[in-house]
Amino acid sequence: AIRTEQEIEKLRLACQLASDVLVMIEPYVKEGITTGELDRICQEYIEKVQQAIPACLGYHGYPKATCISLNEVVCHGIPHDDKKLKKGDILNIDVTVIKDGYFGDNSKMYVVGEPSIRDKRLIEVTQESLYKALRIVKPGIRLNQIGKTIQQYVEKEGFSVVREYCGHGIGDEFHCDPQVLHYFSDDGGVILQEGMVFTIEPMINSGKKEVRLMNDGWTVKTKDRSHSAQFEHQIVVTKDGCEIMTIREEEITEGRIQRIM
Ligand SMILES: CCc1ccsc1-c1ccc(O)c(O)c1
Ligand SMILES: [Mn+2]
Ligand SMILES: [Mn+2]
Repeated sequence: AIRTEQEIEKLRLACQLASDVLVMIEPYVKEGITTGELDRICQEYIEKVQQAIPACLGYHGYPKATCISLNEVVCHGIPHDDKKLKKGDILNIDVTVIKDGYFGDNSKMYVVGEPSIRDKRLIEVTQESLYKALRIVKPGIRLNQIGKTIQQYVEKEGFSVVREYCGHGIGDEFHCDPQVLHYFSDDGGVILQEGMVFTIEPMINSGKKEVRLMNDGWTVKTKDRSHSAQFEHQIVVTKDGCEIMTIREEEITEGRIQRIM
């Protein structure tokens, strides 16, 4: 869908809120806290402070406000009061909020204490694969250039790209066209146009690409139990590039990407 300027303004606000949650929760991500507690802190903040709605809560029956995916969990990790963080854990927190009818969807990785060398590299490569994709987005390119860019870089670095989950169009609904694959494929020739709003959210495994769905019907783990990382941004395609609507101050300061690319 091509979004109007008015819709894009509402999407900007929802995305600002979604990124604020990821910044707010960071100081709480410490050894000993449970993922259930982290989820409650996020939900309180979204509902009470932001006066917004956590989009995941009740979505297809999902029971919590956020997804918190630890170590070998690829995505859709369900927060739990028995799941205590321990030194060396790596985790993705995925937050989607609804504000004034429009969605903001983003996620990032956190580490507890010092990660292993391999996990540190996995996280770096995952974030850089998202950044490399963001740098090529502009009207007129084939949608499948995004997946090609991510897959090429990730596999050169010795990691693998999860196939089963993709980025997605987003607006006044959580998921819509286009489907944004994180690997190279025939996309039926979709060309990016100014005003398109979608997420790019690569899930990258340290070992092999295969994943398994757990019996809870939600939790997805790597088949070989290697660790997995994910970063997600929501963007709008602009006249000559893109605007990263969920960008955080920490990323601007670090300097590898800017809000307007
Ligand atoms: C838990 C929310 C959910 C349920 C089925 S798919 C899904 C989900 C989770 C994170 C996302 O970024 C997303 O686009 C969808
Ligand atoms: Mn998300
Ligand atoms: Mn998403």
